[in-house]
Amino acid sequence: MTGALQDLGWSDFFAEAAEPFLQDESVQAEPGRIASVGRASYQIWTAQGLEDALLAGTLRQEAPGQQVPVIGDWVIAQRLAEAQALRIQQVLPRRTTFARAVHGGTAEQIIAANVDVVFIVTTPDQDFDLPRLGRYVAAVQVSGAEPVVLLNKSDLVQDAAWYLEQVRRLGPDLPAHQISAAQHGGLDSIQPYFTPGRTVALIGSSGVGKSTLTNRLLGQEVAATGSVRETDQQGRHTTTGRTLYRVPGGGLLIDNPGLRDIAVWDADSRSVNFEVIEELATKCRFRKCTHMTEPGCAVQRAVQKGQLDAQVLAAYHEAQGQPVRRPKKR
Ligand SMILES: Nc1nc2c(ncn2[C@@H]2O[C@H](COP(=O)(O)OP(=O)(O)OP(=O)(O)O)[C@@H](O)[C@H]2O)c(=O)[nH]1
Ligand SMILES: [Zn+2]
Repeated sequence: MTGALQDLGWSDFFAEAAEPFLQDESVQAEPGRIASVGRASYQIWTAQGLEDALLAGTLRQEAPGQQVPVIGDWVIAQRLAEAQALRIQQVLPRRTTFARAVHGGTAEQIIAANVDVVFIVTTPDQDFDLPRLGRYVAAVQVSGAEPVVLLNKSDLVQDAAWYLEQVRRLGPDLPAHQISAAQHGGLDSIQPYFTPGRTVALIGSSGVGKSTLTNRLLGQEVAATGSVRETDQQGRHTTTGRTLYRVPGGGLLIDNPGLRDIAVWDADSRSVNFEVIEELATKCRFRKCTHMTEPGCAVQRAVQKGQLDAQVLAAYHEAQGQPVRRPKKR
């Protein structure tokens, strides 16, 4: 396939998967990569550039073996002769998937696909939380991508090196870099991650500087003005933001609203544990049990048996606005 596609991340892996769909030459089908996901329309990068695309009816419902495309996906699209658009027919197998648990952990929602490297962005202030960083690193590893920690706003402190040392305690081989997106500091240290065809995604809490970094890497202000107004078939306005960017000099960058705010899903994953508490609570003696000191409390029993972490229960009480009874040390 063409070099243009390779620069977008195309490889033998996708070429092989695409072959059966590209054989019939009477159908004008070609590969493309999802750059933005709107309510009614998509944008895809093809060998021709960035183009509008629609979803084939068969893809609109999630059925077994039929996947709805997400940011970063490679798809097979058919060029419609009359319409000025491509129709997405098929989602190709994913090399990596970034998913979050939904419905209390009973299902997963794929947010991004085919990401190679994830920059976990944090700052040397109240955002800096080593256990949480550890969870993010683990989540990235599960996705199949390579985690890299970026300490942004390093201009704010004298001892940025101390923070990097802490991060390295999470794993001696975990790459960590100090940067200052606002002041263009340390950007050379992350440039090597952007090679042709390689896809980097950004995650981190709100305010750590992901938009600022995106703008720096792209050499233009895209993140603030990244959304475009569109009209769907019903004449409603939908906002779609392109979130898979080509980085000048090579590589691709994903800065996607669903992916970027990992702090939100981190909170969700705790509500998964709360669901366990609610499940246990159905076996408490009293229907209005607060799981503090009541006799016959199934939740307290689970803690005593070591089936439920006392810290999780404490967090639950905190979330309920109840006085927190921190677990006693024995
Ligand atoms: N001192 C300092 N401030 C920075 C740096 N990078 C970003 N900021 C500032 O931090 C604030 C938040 O930056 P954003 O880029 O909007 O952060 P974000 O992660 O995109 O935030 P959300 O859009 O809420 O997810 C802005 O006021 C930036 O100017 C930096 O390297 N140093
Ligand atoms: Zn109880």
